[in-house]
Amino acid sequence: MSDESRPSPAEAGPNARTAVVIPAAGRGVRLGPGAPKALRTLNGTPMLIHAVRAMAASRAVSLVIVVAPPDGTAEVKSLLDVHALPERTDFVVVPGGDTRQESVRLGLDALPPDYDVVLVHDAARPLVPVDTVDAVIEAVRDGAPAVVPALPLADTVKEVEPADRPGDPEPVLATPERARLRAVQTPQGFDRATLLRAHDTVTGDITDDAGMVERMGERVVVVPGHEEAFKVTRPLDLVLAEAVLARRRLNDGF
Ligand SMILES: Nc1ccn([C@@H]2O[C@H](COP(=O)(O)OP(=O)(O)OP(=O)(O)O)[C@@H](O)[C@H]2O)c(=O)n1
Ligand SMILES: C[C@](O)(CO)[C@H](O)COP(=O)(O)O
Repeated sequence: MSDESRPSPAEAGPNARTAVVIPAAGRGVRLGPGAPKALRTLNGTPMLIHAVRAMAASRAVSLVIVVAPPDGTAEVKSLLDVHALPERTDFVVVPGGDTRQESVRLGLDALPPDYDVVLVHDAARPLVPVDTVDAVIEAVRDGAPAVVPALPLADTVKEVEPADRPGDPEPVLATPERARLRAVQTPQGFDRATLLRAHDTVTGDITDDAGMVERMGERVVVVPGHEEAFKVTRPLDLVLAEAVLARRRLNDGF
């Protein structure tokens, strides 16, 4: 899958073409019973469509590859057909796998050769503002092989010895220095060759794509994330997402 022969995004400069892979194949177990998470609605529109629009809002993005629930590719294709999306953007839908990592890999298998910058964005982060998307793309175009948007933590974090049974007390092992910690969001941005090499060579339980690049010993940088780029994971996150959309409607004056 790797292709080292193309110019790097920094060499390609403003001509660097950007594609986004959106893993959307998760079930959303933590959200509770219902349709696959990406197909559940926020303000009447599927979460996936919000996420697709958030990516296509960037003028730099010309291709979006949606990794759909394996039993939902036809439904995702028809959602992309019926919702208004920018004409400058192409859309491809592929079926996903059993894990996020596998789903991203299946999305990358559909990446055409003429894209230099690749973003990976969770469908479960439907409200990321376009400025955050553009900041990630710009950092990759400026030469960073891997870029993650992230925020400082509001809570103090403890490292524990995980309990065997949920709810049992857990011994605290350490309190990492909070000022050095960041909560990582998406879209994460990569130069194509780096991301493909990571998915070709790194295995194991790693929860984000930048973590795979770190595992290869390569440089990953953080740019400022955004509080509206939070991940819809549990039922309370749906309430917050609806509130953010209501605030946007109010600010837009309708
Ligand atoms: N097999 C999987 C698992 C997850 N994802 C995607 O990865 C993103 C982040 O995953 P997460 O929020 O954990 O979603 P779920 O796996 O659906 O959530 P849960 O663990 O609660 O089931 C989501 O956009 C999800 O659709 C995916 O494409 N394929
Ligand atoms: C990629 C990610 O959103 C970065 O915070 C996160 O790691 C996904 O984790 P999940 O457990 O698959 O939701």
